[in-house]
Amino acid sequence: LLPAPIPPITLEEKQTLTKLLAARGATIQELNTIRKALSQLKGGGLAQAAYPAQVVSLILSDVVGDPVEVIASGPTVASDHNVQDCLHIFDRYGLRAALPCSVKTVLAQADSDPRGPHTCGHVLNVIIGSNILALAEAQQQAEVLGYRAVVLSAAMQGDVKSMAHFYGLLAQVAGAYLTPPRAGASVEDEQLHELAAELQLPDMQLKEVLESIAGARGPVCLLAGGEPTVQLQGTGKGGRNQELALRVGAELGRRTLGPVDVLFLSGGTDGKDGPTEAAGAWVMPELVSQATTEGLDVATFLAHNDSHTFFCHFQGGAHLLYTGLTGTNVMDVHLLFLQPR
Ligand SMILES: Nc1ncnc2c1ncn2[C@@H]1O[C@H](COP(=O)(O)OP(=O)(O)OP(=O)(O)O)[C@@H](O)[C@H]1O
Ligand SMILES: O=C(O)[C@H](O)CO
Repeated sequence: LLPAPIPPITLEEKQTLTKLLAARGATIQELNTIRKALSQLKGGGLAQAAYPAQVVSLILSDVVGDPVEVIASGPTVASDHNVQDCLHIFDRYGLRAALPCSVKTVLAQADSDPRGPHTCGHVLNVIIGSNILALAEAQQQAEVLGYRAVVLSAAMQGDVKSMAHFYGLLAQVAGAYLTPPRAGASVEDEQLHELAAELQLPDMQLKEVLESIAGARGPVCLLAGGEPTVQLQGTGKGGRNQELALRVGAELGRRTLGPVDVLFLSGGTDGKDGPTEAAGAWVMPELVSQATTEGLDVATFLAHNDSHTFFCHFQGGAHLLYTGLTGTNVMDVHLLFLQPR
């Protein structure tokens, strides 16, 4: 929404490069390192343009960890990246050879820019909205509805396949904690901790969370938030949240969940998941078997990144979450509901 490519880079060139990086699974940190290097306003450029006026920047964070220099590519935050960082990113995603001459020109100039990075001493950056706030509000609503609600993390990130595997495992382990007698730590417990480490989930106290729900007799809601990455292979229609939900549905169908009803929902807080009108979707363990009776093969839809098409067909679209555009964007919210039978 704030494009100002450094001439001679055109907006189309910048858009093409960004789309190529996103489709190849670049993280938002990598994407915005590139955007900053190619922009007059990002990476502190907007604050520079306002100098010497005092600047107060009110920020809605849609990046894990709320790093102000990455959010919207930090228009009011001095950039701490250099040309080498950009070249490494282009090499990592095989794009160096395809760079337009205009991008090479701008990067070469940046290296020798006598001005150095923008100064932002005249700026106050304030985060006024974040995933943590959204999860806290959702937790409060869940408690009002009678759930034991526990927030796991606002830092869910990594590949969507690994994240779906984590939630499938979490449902199995949490379900076992809800339906005693528990015979101590299980193999799944260890797998869960290994996967949490693999997803680099810094603020998740899994052991404490699981023990806190062990005594629950009623329904439980585990909340988490963040943003998985999807490496697009197919040409289907979908979004991070719908793909995560469909993959979790497949995982739940493969697991022994015991006498517990399970439901998983993933939704984008901006109300729009990928290029679709849905905000996300919700699934239950029976999804794959029910889809099969409708002649829908989940694995095929996933192979084509076609989660939206799947959910449009499955049970007449009843599992799609529509909220309309919310006017904010603090990443995605993941809800795992468990109800002992
Ligand atoms: N067919 C698809 N299946 C799964 N994920 C997809 C598909 N098409 C796009 N995506 C993912 O959707 C994301 C882009 O959608 P969206 O605009 O909702 O993201 P966003 O992070 O909310 O963007 P912004 O924060 O700029 O609004 C990308 O991460 C992309 O990998
Ligand atoms: O706009 C962007 O750069 C992403 O949404 C991260 O803030």
